[in-house]
Amino acid sequence: MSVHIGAKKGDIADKILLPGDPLRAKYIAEKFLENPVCYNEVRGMLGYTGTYKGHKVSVQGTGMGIPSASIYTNELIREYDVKKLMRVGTCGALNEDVHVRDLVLAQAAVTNSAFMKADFPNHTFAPIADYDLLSTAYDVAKEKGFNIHVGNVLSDDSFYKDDLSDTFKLGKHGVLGVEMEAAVLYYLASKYGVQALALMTVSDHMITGEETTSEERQSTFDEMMIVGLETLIKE
Ligand SMILES: O=P(O)(O)O[C@H]1O[C@H](CO)[C@@H](O)[C@H]1O
Ligand SMILES: O=c1cc[nH]c(=O)[nH]1
Repeated sequence: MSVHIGAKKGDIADKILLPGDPLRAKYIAEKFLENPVCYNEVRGMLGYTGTYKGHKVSVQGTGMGIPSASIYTNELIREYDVKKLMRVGTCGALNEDVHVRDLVLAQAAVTNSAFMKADFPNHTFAPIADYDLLSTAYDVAKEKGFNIHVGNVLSDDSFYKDDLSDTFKLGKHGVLGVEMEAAVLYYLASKYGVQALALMTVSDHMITGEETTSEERQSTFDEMMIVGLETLIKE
């Protein structure tokens, strides 16, 4: 057991889906995995392992924001030898061509978080997706006819902001959406030499104001889960 995950070594697959919301982890396990076993309830941050089309796969909630996601990502890689990590999250759209319920693949992630500065105070590290996972996920989504966009995202340290001018300016620089974890997932994957990808469903639109319900964020968005699982099991 690690500090925040109550599983034994071997209880967690080397391929994992990472939703922010632990109840989305439960939804994915119950709807998509065969024989799911809950390996973690510590802090209510649910984690499950089961099989998908014969492959052992896990799904673990990470909580919201970079500090929480970094704890789970660190422990999964360092204590449980997870090798392929795929975030399945939600984001707000920052581009008029990206619509609510569309999929966004984060090719890279801008961040206003200082976490990388702790390791590299004199550099601006560019957190990028694993190319093989990115290309596979894109192909899976296209084959299935899902609406998918690939590009930069913003991993923001704040959900509630008084001033959104920088957020909208980033949108004008091609950033497709805002979420809160992709950058740390990519940074830790590069640090430890494992593969990571962040896939988001657009849950709300920052420009048009269109939204989904909190119930829908917790327990639907099946297109994203299918792309995530199919990508993880392809070698
Ligand atoms: O739906 P999840 O995966 O939690 O992702 C997004 O939703 C949360 C904010 O509501 C943040 O964690 C953000 O990244
Ligand atoms: O971080 C997030 C997630 C979804 N929608 C947003 O506007 N921000």
